[in-house]
Amino acid sequence: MKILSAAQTRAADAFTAEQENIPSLALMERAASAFVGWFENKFYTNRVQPILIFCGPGNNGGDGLAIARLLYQHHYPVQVFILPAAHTYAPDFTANLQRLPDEIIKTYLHTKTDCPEISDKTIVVDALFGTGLNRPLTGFITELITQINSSSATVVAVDMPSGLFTDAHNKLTDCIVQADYTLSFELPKIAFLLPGNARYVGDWTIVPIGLNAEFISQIESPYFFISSDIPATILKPRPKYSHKGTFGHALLISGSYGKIGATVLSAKACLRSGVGLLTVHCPAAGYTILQTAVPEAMTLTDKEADFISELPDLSIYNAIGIGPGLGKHPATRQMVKHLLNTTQVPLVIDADALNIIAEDENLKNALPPNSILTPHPKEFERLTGKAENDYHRLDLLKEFCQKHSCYVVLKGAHSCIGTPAGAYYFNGTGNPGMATGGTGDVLTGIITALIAQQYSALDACILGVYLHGSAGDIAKMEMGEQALLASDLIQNLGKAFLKCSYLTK
Ligand SMILES: NC(=O)C1=CN([C@@H]2O[C@H](COP(=O)(O)OP(=O)(O)OC[C@H]3O[C@@H](n4cnc5c(N)ncnc54)[C@H](OP(=O)(O)O)[C@@H]3O)[C@@H](O)[C@H]2O)[C@H](O)CC1
Ligand SMILES: [K+]
Repeated sequence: MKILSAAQTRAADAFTAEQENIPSLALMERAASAFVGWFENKFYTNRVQPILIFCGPGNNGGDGLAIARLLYQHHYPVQVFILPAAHTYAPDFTANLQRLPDEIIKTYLHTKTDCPEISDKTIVVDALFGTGLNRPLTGFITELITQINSSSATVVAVDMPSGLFTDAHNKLTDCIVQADYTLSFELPKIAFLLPGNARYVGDWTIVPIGLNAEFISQIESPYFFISSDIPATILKPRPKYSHKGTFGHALLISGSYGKIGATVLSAKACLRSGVGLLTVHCPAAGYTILQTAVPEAMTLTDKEADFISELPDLSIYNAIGIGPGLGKHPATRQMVKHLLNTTQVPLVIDADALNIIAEDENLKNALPPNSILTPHPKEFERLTGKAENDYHRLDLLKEFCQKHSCYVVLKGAHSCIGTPAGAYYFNGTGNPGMATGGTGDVLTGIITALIAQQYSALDACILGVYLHGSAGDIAKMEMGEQALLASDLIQNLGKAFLKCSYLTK
């Protein structure tokens, strides 16, 4: 799914209205009824809590007025509060104001004294500003928003939490509605996918309003959201007359004393992701553990008992994953250096292998083209330096991928894949239960297996993060978030593949 900027959303909006002969007022009605459909589902028994709908002067406010009318028709107790317009109200706002039933109490807010009491039993619908916000909020509006934020009311934002820019950085001092829920139209917004905005956006949902699909498909955007649509086109069926050689031979270089568990997790995930053959190169101390815990993998041991100091013959492998549980022993550093200086085979690089590379600019420059790096934010910071904010981090991601011709999977709630071509793919699966040790090792195993099976680097990253998160979501359905372990992801990888393959049909 493509992610559009605010300006592109406006263009899609205008194109749909013009080309499909749908008046913008009808589009607003669609948006409002989509909102109300979702709202009724969420708060369906509740016709008692007062619903305070705050409307700004633009089309977001127009949505708010249409929502007020529809909720009133569904017998919800709504009240409307309207901001003064600096210049004029948007035409569709005015049209919806005229259509507002007289029975709905409406109040114009000129000063703070006009603002209502917001009790904790209230539902606030924030329709002050949406994608048309063009500067930080100031003056009286900030007092109103502060009052909303300091109340215990349930806050539902229409399209965007007011004050939050769709696709640009907000300062920490900016006044922004802190929504519990954001119901947004047609496509996710970049702002929803950045960790710093989680407290404003809350739990967000997208509802389609029928913007022109052809137009959207032709707009150029570097931003994509990975929902089931993209992975379903990537996943390849296993041909009938195939054998283990068809699905590649992966090598996993992993482990040090006390961290052989990471190797076990990564190896199991690799095997559960369809690789034909897997060889693990680990410290000698890992031999019995691996042969017992993962009998399907072949094990090569290092001459050192507790860390890896040497490389096996690499010539027979078509994918190499390195990093889980590796440690940073000086001999291990030398091994990583030797690997980067001798192979041109793209690598899947995680954990301490990333930390070793981060400490030496020459190693970064020696990354084989099309390698895949899978850092968490702290590891990413070691590679690129500190980001000033979430948008700056995206710039650093792009620069790094372009400079080193590599793919970076920046792990997080919405893991973001950066590409050498400057695109960003944000993952839509996964849950906070996955924020636990070992889940990164599992991802390395999955992506290494996909590379071994000849998926391109980008496809392996997309499919890998999607399946990884999907396995986590399936595990969550059975056991919730707190008890979830990295091993549970491996247990559920089969179901995640199945779910994805059903979508390809
Ligand atoms: N395609 C869709 O998704 C649809 C979206 N709809 C809804 O429309 C809004 C976008 O509407 P728009 O009118 O473009 O913008 P807003 O309502 O968000 O805000 C514009 C008005 O706000 C003023 N403004 C902007 N920034 C500030 C500020 N910091 N302080 C005060 N006022 C501000 C601006 O006035 P100017 O002073 O800049 O002239 C405008 O008056 C979208 O989010 C959806 O909710 C449609 O309903 C259907 C299709
Ligand atoms: K809003």
